[in-house]
Amino acid sequence: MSHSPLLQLEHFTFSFEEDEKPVINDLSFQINEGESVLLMGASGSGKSTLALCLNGLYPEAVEGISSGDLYFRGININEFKKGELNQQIGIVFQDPESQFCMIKVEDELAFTLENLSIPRKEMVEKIDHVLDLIGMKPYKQSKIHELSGGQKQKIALAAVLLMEPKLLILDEPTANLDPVSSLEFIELIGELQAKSSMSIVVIEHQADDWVTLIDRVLVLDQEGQLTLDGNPSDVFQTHAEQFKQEGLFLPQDFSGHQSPKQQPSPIASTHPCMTINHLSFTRKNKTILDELTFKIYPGKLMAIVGQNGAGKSTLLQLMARLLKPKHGSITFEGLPLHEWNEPKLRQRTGFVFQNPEHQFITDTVYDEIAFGLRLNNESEEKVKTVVQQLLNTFHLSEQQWRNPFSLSGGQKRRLSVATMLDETPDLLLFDEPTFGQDAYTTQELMNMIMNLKQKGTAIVFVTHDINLVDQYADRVMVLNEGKIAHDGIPERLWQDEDLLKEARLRKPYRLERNEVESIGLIH
Ligand SMILES: Nc1ncnc2c1ncn2[C@@H]1O[C@H](COP(=O)(O)OP(=O)(O)OP(=O)(O)O)[C@@H](O)[C@H]1O
Ligand SMILES: Nc1ncnc2c1ncn2[C@@H]1O[C@H](COP(=O)(O)OP(=O)(O)OP(=O)(O)O)[C@@H](O)[C@H]1O
Repeated sequence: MSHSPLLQLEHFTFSFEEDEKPVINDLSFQINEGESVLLMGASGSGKSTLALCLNGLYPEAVEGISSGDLYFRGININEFKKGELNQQIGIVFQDPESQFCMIKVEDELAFTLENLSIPRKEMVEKIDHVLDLIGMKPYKQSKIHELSGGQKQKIALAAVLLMEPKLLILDEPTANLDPVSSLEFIELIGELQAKSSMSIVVIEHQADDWVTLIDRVLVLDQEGQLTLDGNPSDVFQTHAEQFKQEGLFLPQDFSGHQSPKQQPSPIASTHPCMTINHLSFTRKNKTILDELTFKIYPGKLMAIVGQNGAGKSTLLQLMARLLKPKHGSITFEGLPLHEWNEPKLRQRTGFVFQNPEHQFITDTVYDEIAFGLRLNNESEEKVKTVVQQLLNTFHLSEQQWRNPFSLSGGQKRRLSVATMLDETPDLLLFDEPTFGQDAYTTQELMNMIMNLKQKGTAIVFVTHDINLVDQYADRVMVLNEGKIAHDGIPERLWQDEDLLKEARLRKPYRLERNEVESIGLIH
């Protein structure tokens, strides 16, 4: 790694509005050529905003206000032509969907190369190479909107890699990837960096798997100021207390203690609230779900896991009646799901989408939470009380009059969950409930969910976070090749090495760590 600066910030400050407090606050630091930097900070601390400032999209794209200076290879970024800098500094966004312009995978990648004026002949080769690199070659002709969340994330990375950037910014790049793909992704970034001397900035809440690849950790505080800057052992060991006080996940190699595990409660002690019988679903003659039969019980938490594209979101959408089964039946509280009257069903069930934006229907955070209550004809007084309570719990009070689409990734996720919690429903379905949260907000979210569980709500969540499953689930279902490959307590799944491998899962960290220790890799 050379020590010549690639990017340099001098008292850089940014705000969205003239009279608002800055989101990025007086930052002075540099990123060197070839350096790998982990950027951390609580949800809403300004990480994504900083990323967009670094590649020159902000302040212009949002008419924000900035002061101080930002240099790329010694040249002030104001001197670059529009669009010039974002070829050198590529970002893979938190929400990959926002990044696409074309319908098909191949066209999307060709579009990137056209913008770089690459001759047509070379395009095919470059596209094949990059798809191979990320294991997505079979999807070259696929339509992007028909890909699963994790598959979209990989295409977003491919498009940025084609630009061969000098700095690659990855904004929570693995949150949508299954546990094995996530590890492979990190290895891939490591290999690419070794070959190209590209610098990397990774924004990530749970950094465990990145630690070995990272030279340096930067931590932003709630005021958007740089509060820690050092090598990983300096930040995670010497300053562990301060780091934790910011509400952040300390990588488990440094934390030394294991998360307390909730005892799974026995299943089938009561009547099921939902019964799924021989459920099948196909898309364009492709079987996605094949003859699934299972039951959901009140007051229990079931996690659904499986590799990218396994059909987890599809199953959840069927259970929420957003899709119609091709074969088989779903019964909710004794009545076939399709016979339920819509308002009643929405009152008694809640569904949180994988992408929170798919859920937003009003112009303010306040109205978004109030929407369900108003639909139930609650008085404005009651609406106000409940909304204020939820705003407080989810740390969204400051943002209550903002447009939901302008929130940070983590704030959007919290809002999408809050809108489902205005009452105590019988069944809650979550697609990645804790996606994009820091340690503190993850804990708060899970406390809310466990509270509802205690009151008897049946909880079903889809997740790639194995540690979350280990810690909270009474039961875990593995979807693999359209079938239920496991349905039982998490502990039993962790013992099934063959299935873990086949379904691209990993063991929770506490077990992986024990194994590494027992063969003497950690001292
Ligand atoms: N377009 C916008 N207008 C006004 N405020 C905004 C806008 N975009 C983001 N913000 C606010 O700026 C702050 C920083 O947001 P940012 O997305 O940078 O946070 P983050 O650290 O990436 O958070 P997370 O971990 O939740 O993704 C948040 O409080 C957010 O609500
Ligand atoms: N609208 C659609 N049209 C056609 N195929 C689709 C559509 N949506 C998803 N698929 C395909 O259905 C399969 C299952 O997708 P689903 O989103 O349910 O997977 P998943 O297990 O939730 O994946 P991930 O973990 O990546 O989010 C995938 O192969 C995907 O490509």
